[in-house]
Amino acid sequence: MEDTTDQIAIDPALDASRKDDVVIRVHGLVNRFGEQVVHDHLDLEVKRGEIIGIVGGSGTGKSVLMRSILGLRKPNAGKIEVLGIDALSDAPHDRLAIERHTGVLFQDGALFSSLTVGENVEVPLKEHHPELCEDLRYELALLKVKLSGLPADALDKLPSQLSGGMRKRAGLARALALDPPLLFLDEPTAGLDPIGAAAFDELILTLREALGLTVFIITHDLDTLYAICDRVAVLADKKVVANAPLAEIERFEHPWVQEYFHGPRARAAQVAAKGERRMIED
Ligand SMILES: Nc1ncnc2c1ncn2[C@@H]1O[C@H](COP(=O)(O)OP(=O)(O)OP(=O)(O)O)[C@@H](O)[C@H]1O
Repeated sequence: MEDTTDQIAIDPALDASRKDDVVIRVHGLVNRFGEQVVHDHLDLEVKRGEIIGIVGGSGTGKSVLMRSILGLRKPNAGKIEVLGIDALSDAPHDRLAIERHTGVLFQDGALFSSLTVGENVEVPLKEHHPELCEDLRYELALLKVKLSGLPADALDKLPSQLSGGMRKRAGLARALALDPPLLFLDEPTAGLDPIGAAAFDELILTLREALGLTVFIITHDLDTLYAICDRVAVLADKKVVANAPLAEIERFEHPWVQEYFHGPRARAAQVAAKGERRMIED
C-alpha cells in the first residue's frame, strides 16, 4: 500500500487548531433499502469541538446516518465530507484518512471476544502503525485503557470477564487508539445503570476537554442529552428536522419533539441537569 502519512499530516482540514469550522458536512443524503426510504435529502453539519446528540424515534435512520458518514454504507445519493475529505470516495488515501481520524464505539462494543482488552486496543495500532514496536504498542494500549477509566489490570482481561460498563470503556479505549479528532458513539449508555451511565457521560465530557474531540453521539438517553450535548439534531420524516441547542429544540413544534422533550422522563432529566448546574455555580 502507498505511504500516505505525509499527505494526511499536511492536510489543513485536519488542523485541530481551527476552531468553529464544520468537520462533518452531509448534504442531500438519500438512503433506501428496497422500497423503504430512510433518508430523503437529509442535511447535517457538525462543528469542530462540539458534542452533538443525534435523536429520533426507533428506525428513523440514526445508525444508517452514522454508517454513511463513516463510509461503511454507500448512500443512494448525496455528499458527505469528514474533515474536508470526501467520505464517499473509494480512493485508498481518503479511506485511510477517515479511518485514522475517526474512532467508533458501536452499540454492542464490537470487541473481539477471543482477544484481551489490551489486544483489542492494539488492533488499530497494528493496522495503521505497523512500525510501532511491541513494547510501545503495549504502553499505548495501557494509556488508552487508563484514559478510558479502566484499571490497568483490565488490559489482560477478556471482554467476557468485564462488566457491561467496563466493556463500554474498553470499546472506548479502542476507539481512542489512534488519537482520532472525531469520536462516534452509538447508544453508549444503553444497558448501563444510572450511576454507570452518568459516569460514562462525565468521562466523555472530560475527554472532549482533554483531547479537543468532536463527539457525534446517537442516544435515547435524555440524561446524556441534558448533561453533555451542546447541540441536538432530531431525525424525523426522513430528514434532520432540527439541529440546535437543547433550549431551542425543546420549543420546536414537531409532534415527536414535543412528546419526547415534554414527557415525564424529559422533565426529570431537565431537573437533574439544572440541579447539577446549580451545584457547579455554588
Ligand atoms: N442493512 C439493512 N438492510 C435493510 N434495512 C436496513 C438495513 N439497515 C437498516 N435498515 C433499516 O433502516 C431503518 C433505519 O435503521 P437504523 O438502524 O438506522 O435506525 P435507528 O434510528 O438507528 O433505530 P434505533 O433507534 O432503533 O436503533 C430501519 O427501518 C432498518 O430496518
